[in-house]
Amino acid sequence: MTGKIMKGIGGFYYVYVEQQGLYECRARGIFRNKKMKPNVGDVVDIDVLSEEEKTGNLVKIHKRKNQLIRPMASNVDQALVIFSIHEPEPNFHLLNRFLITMEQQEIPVIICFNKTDLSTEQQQEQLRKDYENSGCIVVFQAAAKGEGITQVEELLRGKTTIMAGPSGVGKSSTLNCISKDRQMETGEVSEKIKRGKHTTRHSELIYIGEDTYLMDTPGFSSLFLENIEKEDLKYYFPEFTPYENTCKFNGCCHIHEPGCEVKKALEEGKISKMRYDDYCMFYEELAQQKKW
Ligand SMILES: Nc1nc2c(ncn2[C@@H]2O[C@H](COP(=O)(O)OP(=O)(O)OP(=O)(O)O)[C@@H](O)[C@H]2O)c(=O)[nH]1
Ligand SMILES: [Zn+2]
Repeated sequence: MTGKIMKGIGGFYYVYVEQQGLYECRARGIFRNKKMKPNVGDVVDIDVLSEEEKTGNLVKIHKRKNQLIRPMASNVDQALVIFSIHEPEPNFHLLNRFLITMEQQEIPVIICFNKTDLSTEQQQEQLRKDYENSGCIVVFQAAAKGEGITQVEELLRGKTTIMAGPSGVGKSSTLNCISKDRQMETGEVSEKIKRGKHTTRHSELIYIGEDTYLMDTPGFSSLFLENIEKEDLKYYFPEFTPYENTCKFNGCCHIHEPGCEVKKALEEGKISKMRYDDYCMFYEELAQQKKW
């Protein structure tokens, strides 16, 4: 049978097989010899040992589409990052850092601004404008009221998505909305839907529906930029791309150079000042890193 590794704890891997359920599996010695460590998100073949006890052995790991380091996961199609518009106020530095780390790993991002009920139309318009050319899909919702959830569900369908976001923004509320209709059918899997409130959470996939999985990722507070040369930072801001080859100087970093088209676009309001300011801040941060 073929399934997906939902979580790994203490040498056991929990493999979900659609229509069949969750199997507790051990990895056979061959993986250890090959130095291949099974990952959450891996598509695997299992041999069932006992159908009553739902136990089995991992016998094969299918070729990975990708392998994320932060968080540790395989075959991730996209990221859903949730921020609330209010309570707590969005930390844009954190969001912009997150977008860079995802861009580095070539993971498309959906930005979901939650708690629209606490915000005005203008605030939403500003957020939409700030991120319209960031390369991300931007959606708005009020999870507590179930508003805007269907668009999120549609974006998740058929994909494996990692979910991230600071504390208190509404991740659990979103998850509850999304999985509400399905708790009946998925039976034991619905048990897994309850998010742990413990500090040491393991990365774990949740089955949402056919071919649709969501990973609730622990840890978000510190997003240290690494493995980026300051000269390359501009490539992580897709809104700069249209101007990339039009600046006066080759290799323009869009900060102090004269004849910079990015700065011109900024002045004309075509690039978000908030995003640009963070670009400058991160650039300086990377420049300082190099000196140590
Ligand atoms: N006004 C309003 N409140 C919301 C909305 N969604 C969630 N909340 C509230 O925000 C608080 C935090 O929501 P959670 O879903 O627990 O947030 P979380 O991101 O899972 O938080 P952590 O578990 O700390 O990571 C709760 O009191 C929710 O009721 C919303 O759309 N509008
Ligand atoms: Zn420039």
